[in-house]
Amino acid sequence: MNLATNPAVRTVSDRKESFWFNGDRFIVPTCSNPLDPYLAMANRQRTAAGRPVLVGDWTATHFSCPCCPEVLRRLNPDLKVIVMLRDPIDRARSRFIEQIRMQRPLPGHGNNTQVSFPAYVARQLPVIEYCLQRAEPYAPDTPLGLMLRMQCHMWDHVLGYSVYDAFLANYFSYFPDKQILVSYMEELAREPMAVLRRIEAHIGAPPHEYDASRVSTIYNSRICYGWSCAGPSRSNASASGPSATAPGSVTNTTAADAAGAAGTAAAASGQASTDTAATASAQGAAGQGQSQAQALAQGQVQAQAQAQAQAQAQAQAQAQAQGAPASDRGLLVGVGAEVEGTGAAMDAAIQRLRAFYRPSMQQLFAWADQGRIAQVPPAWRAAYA
Ligand SMILES: Nc1ncnc2c1ncn2[C@@H]1O[C@H](COP(=O)(O)OS(=O)(=O)O)[C@@H](OP(=O)(O)O)[C@H]1O
Repeated sequence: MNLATNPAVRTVSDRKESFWFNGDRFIVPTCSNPLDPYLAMANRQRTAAGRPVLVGDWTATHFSCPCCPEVLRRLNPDLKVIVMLRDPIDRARSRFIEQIRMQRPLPGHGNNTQVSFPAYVARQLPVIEYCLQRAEPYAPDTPLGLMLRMQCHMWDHVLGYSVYDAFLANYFSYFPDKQILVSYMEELAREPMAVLRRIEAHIGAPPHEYDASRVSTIYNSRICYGWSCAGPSRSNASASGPSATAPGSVTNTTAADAAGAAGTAAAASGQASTDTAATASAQGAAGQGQSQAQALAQGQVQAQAQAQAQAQAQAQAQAQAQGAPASDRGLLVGVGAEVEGTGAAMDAAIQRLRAFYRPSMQQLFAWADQGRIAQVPPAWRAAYA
């Protein structure tokens, strides 16, 4: 969302995500909302800007939405798509913790949030695998085969949304490769400016002098969800423990700053009335080089939980003092090490997930080798070899 501070770029709605096509609750998306109001929103942004601007939409939910690329192509066949991917296990863990902290229902668990990540994996993975087994007779490279695979993955937004190749293949079937920029959160964490420059070049926006402190700020982290508190990015966080964000340095931002949040992919497009942009993303970022899962497996869970609890308390107190709305005061429910997962159970869950994601990751590696997408972070090759 730093991109939205570029005067040449605007978001289609006044919020970060429009949720126009598939909503933010996990119904089966049909993309059936009428397009005219969406186009009208885009035109309002252009009129308000009073100059030619690129209008974009930012969300993690378009990527795993099977009907989205079709409707987006109808909106604008020249659309520029940006996909931001993260190590699939780190993404799944981030999502899992987010759901628990925000007390949102987990797939297959009703309202039960008393579940650890390893227990979640043990219960859900077989269900997805069974679904995939049933879909096997349909060749995966046919539209029906791909649709069935996506169906198996999309109902579990914790684990299934990390099966990137299925959702990316769907976008590839609606847009030429050159209109899809695949980027990696590991890179964003390490060199946010370089990633922003690549995105600007992709969408055709002039380079902008971004506010350096915003560029290196992480919003919506597991330390504090919502937009009222944020911490330094992994690229300049002080090494104050295994938690990438130093607890002492959590800062508050105003609601207006929400538009500057990074961490979700964005896309923007050209300028005609049907040019409205859309986005696909996979949530989150990983630490540099070593995945969080590995770090946890090395026994750092306890310290991390402590650091997070400290940061959470501080951030929430600050947000409350500033009168931020309750929904914006950061995470709501603390998550202990037992929920995050530890020890042998966690190791086993990670191993299972590595095996589960391997074929999908291998497909990404092949696309990277063919030059269809940017080279993947080297750590991925080692983890999913
Ligand atoms: N700039 C930057 N660098 C590194 N990491 C970042 C950055 N911005 C967001 N994040 C991490 O991304 C996770 C939240 O992703 P999203 O904002 O896309 O979430 S959401 O889909 O909009 O809910 C969340 O991950 P976890 O903290 O692991 O849960 C954020 O910490």
